[in-house]
Amino acid sequence: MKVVKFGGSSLADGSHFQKVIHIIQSDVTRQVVVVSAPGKRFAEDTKVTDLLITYAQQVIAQKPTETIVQKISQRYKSIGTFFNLPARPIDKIIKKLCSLPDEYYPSHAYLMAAFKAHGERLNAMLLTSVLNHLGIKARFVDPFEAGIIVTDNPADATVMPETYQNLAQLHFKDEKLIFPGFFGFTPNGQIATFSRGGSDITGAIVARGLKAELYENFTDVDAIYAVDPHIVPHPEAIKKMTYREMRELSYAGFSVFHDEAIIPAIEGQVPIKVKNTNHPDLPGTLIVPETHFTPHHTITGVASSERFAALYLHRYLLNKEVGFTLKLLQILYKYDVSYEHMPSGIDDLTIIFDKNQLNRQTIHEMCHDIQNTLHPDQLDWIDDYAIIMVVGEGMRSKIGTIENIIRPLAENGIGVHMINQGASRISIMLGTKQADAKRAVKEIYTHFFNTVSTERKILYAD
Ligand SMILES: Nc1ncnc2c1ncn2[C@@H]1O[C@H](COP(=O)(O)OP(=O)(O)O)[C@@H](O)[C@H]1O
Ligand SMILES: N[C@@H](CC(=O)OP(=O)(O)O)C(=O)O
Repeated sequence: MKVVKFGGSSLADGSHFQKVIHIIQSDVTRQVVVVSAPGKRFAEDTKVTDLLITYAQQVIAQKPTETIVQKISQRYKSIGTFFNLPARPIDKIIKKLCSLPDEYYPSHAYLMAAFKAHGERLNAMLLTSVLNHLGIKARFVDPFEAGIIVTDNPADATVMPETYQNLAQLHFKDEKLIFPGFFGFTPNGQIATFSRGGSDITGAIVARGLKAELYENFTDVDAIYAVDPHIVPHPEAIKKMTYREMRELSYAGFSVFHDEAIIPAIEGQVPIKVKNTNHPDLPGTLIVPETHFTPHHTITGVASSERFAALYLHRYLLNKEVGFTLKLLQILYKYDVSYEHMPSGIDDLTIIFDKNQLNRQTIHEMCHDIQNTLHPDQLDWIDDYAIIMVVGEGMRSKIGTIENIIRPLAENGIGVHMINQGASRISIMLGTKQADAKRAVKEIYTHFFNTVSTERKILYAD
């Protein structure tokens, strides 16, 4: 049995729904389907999730909601019309959408989570109705019924372990199960969503819970490329990669697959295949455990992300001071802030943060606290910080990789503020100014994939 997840780009309108139905029908083992909310139909379009955020904001601000409800309804209605769906199932979806403000929510954050989640919930109901209307046996499975239990972080939940025992109880035979992605229920019964793009996570959770042989993730690109196609046009496609390569690359900017979605797949040892809904016959990219992988080249991919900021601390004899880092971490804990990386020198330390969890006031108060408690000689908050991640299982057995990464940057006048190689030795992380990040990615990619390409092309032949 396979779990198949379709992203918002694959479910944006009726004609995409038709492709999805064809994919589901073309393989009997594609029995469990996870859906996102309808995504963008064209570049300037708005995702249904974003329309729902506006709807929630207007409810919170007690502003009129007719226009936004109309806009959202229209997205679902037009898909129903495409399939000549009878009025009843569509009316049910619209009724649910309109009644969202009447439900009880313990806070505005939970209200926002529930509104956002309905993009997927209503879409899964719609797909189920369309399949039944076409004579295909399908059942909508609500995450509440399936027991997808998540932590009580309304917009950034993580799955709780009992979910897997609950999913294992789910019985199904000759029908397709249609799950909405992106959300689960807290132990108190409230809807909480994963972070944005989190339907990938639901797909992985369901694949692990139901012990799927494969988790197929359908999107709008033919494969995962060695670099974001927005940075380098027509890059090389990755045929096969490991879980940890994918985790590092999606963490650092490959938005095609959510970085947290790798974890349930690793835990359940479920291989993942990323494929294109518009070209389902192409092979896509296979993501497998390290034990099923022999690296044929040094670098698998290069990613960059500009969502970071850094705190630089300098104090002489830092290396001899017992408890410095402990006190620092206690301050971060006090402000409920996690750190991403902490490269250090003899007398200095840089702490790299994900900016999404910080606001101006927290930064100001936290830095003030650090200054007063730890008395560093120098404390600099660096807002202009980007991370470049160069990833490849093949790096471990290759000498001189760092030189090949740094040289093209030096030749093009790109300054590097930080270099960090993890203990796994499958990735090298660089810190640059945000304005340099995309250029740096392009130069590194070009160097490895074009300049050093003879080696790659020969080895890539298999
Ligand atoms: N390395 C990469 N390989 C392929 N696509 C990438 C990469 N990095 C970023 N992307 C982007 O990810 C997009 C697919 O992710 P997303 O929009 O979340 O899809 P979906 O709607 O299917 O969930 C692609 O259209 C592409 O622009
Ligand atoms: N719809 C949600 C969750 C999701 O995974 O969407 P997509 O598959 O379009 O990335 C979002 O926009 O964040």
